[in-house]
Amino acid sequence: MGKSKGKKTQQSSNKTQTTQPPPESSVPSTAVSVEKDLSNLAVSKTNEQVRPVVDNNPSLLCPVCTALAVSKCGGCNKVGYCSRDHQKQHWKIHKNECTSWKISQSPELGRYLIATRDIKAGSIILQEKPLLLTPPRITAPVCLGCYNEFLPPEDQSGDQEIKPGSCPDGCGWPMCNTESCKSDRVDHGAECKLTLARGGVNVRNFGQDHPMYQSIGILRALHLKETSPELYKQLLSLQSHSTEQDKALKAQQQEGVPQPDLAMTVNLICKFFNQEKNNVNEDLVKQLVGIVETNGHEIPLPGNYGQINRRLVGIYNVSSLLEHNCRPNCVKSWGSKSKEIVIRSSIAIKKGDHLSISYVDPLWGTNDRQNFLQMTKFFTCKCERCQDPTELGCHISSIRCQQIQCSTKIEAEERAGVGQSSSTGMIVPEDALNPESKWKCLSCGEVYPVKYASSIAEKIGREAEEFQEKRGDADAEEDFLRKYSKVLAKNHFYLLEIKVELAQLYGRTAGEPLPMLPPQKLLRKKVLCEELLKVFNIIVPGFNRLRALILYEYQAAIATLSKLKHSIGDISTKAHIDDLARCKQLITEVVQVLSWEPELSVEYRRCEGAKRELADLDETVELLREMQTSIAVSVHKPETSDGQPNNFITNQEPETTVTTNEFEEDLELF
Ligand SMILES: C[S@@+](CC[C@H](N)C(=O)[O-])C[C@H]1O[C@@H](n2cnc3c(N)ncnc32)[C@H](O)[C@@H]1O
Repeated sequence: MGKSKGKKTQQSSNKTQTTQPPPESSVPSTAVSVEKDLSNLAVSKTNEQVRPVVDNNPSLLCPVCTALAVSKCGGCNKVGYCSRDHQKQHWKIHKNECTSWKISQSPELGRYLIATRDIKAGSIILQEKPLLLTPPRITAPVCLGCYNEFLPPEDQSGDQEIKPGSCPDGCGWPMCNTESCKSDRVDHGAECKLTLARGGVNVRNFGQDHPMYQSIGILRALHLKETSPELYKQLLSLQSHSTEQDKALKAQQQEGVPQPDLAMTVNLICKFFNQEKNNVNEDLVKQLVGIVETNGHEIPLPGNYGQINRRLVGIYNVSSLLEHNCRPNCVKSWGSKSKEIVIRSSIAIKKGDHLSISYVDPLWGTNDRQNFLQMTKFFTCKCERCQDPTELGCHISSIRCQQIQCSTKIEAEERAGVGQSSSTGMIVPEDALNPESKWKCLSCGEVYPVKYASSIAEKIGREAEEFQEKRGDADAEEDFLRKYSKVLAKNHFYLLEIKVELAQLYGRTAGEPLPMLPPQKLLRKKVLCEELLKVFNIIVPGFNRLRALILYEYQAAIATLSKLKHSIGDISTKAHIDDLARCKQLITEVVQVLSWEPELSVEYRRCEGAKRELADLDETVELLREMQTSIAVSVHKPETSDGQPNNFITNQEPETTVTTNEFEEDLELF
């Protein structure tokens, strides 16, 4: 339950890859029984850099001489050798295939991935094509080519609206009229064939959830059985939680909670699409539904304006085995066309560490994360963050104690400029993993019933909901922060959400672009970014989209402030250059991380902009350096040409070296 200083615990040696093969491990594997080696899954061979490819059939015959192997590659544990010499000889080939992970299993987690060697932050760990792509089970009608949603006719106005046409093969599923959707119908082929076989469908009622779409994922899975039995086998091997799902649905139905009707999906597949004749039964349909729900990754598909407005779910063979952690060490992204998933390390990972992603928004509080994981993935997360009532000292769910002595202490800390992540006067659950647990003030020890905490969260939640229409209005957002930071912890999830928005709002509106932003607002932008980055360093450490977006705003605030100070002679050219050099460093990370985002997305465009800014920064720094040199030359010129001492000191730079601030040190992650 101890607090963790994120940056410290995540630092590990960034050893560069050696030219020597990893040490051998003996055969048969002596790994402990709970870490059963299941590393025989296939991953597509990749084209970007040197990628690991999983050996489909780990052989215990030496690949050099086919003699019986006596040891295995210690890097991936997948290839066996007769001797160290033959291992060295084979390394030229094997180094391109040696994965940095293996599959293990435990009763609590099921299968999961574990690092077989130290991995540097930002490395590609695996990359693979989807087994299956499908729109979500519950969706309004979408084009089955590009997954754009069709608006109802009354809402279709401009050219940009997607107008439904129909599949050229005549199956009746609506598709966009665009050439690309009509000509590229690879994904749609599955349901098209099975729909034509039963005489077509007629999908209308655009703009509202349509039951027919419940069948798409399952029809595509069944099609896979015919076209790629090996891939179908891999799909069926994934966890389905179908029993838990059945139980949960029944319980929720009894409570009157409306549920997407699983019986309807079964009926559609077995009767409407007549799959009974192919031995498809209720159990198989439920299993397939469970597999998609448990293992599906939502793939971001940017629309015409860069916003993510289409929903597509991808199921992958090995990436589906990544476990969840509320403080993950990996991030995912996608190739634009093939929908290949790319898993990268967000921080340096040590050999033996579990590889994890977050199945939920990491900025949610513990209760919301746990509820979501329970309801959709059927497990209780027991990660370090979830077990810690303070959420690693960030207080994402904590509320403020209203006892006078606590309020006084909090206000004193605020006046002293400390306390963003302070535990003073924070009320937290006594047992973070028990939703019924009492809450307690960490300063005065006052105990509160759970209802007290939940009613505050519910009330502010309702107000946050109503506040939606004021989003984008910086003054209103500041009012919201002021009002609720009297009740909630400074990093409470309701406030974090607003801070993330505000940090990106200041200086980015048509009325007040960055160069015209008043200094006070510039400073506010900078402080907001610092507060956010400190929290991210702990709960979502390392390279990730969220940090990159805020870093982008942070460096913009630093650069603009520095320029302003330099222009009024408040800082020296040297200090200005130092600031800009720091900005260059930050923006380089932004470019690296945002280049992983899908083309056309807002993030990708930002990355393109950031690249241009990087080039501009280079030029500015170059110019400033030239200026500095010419000043230095004239200042240090010992004498004038007539032999008199040079007193031309008016151009001399002030001696000050005011750079940004100490927070910079905290930003160093790796
Ligand atoms: C996408 S699957 C991951 C692969 C799965 N473990 C398997 O054996 O197929 C998601 C499921 O893995 C399990 N799981 C993932 N992360 C977990 C965690 N942190 N704690 C407990 N169970 C977890 C849960 O059963 C969850 O529904």
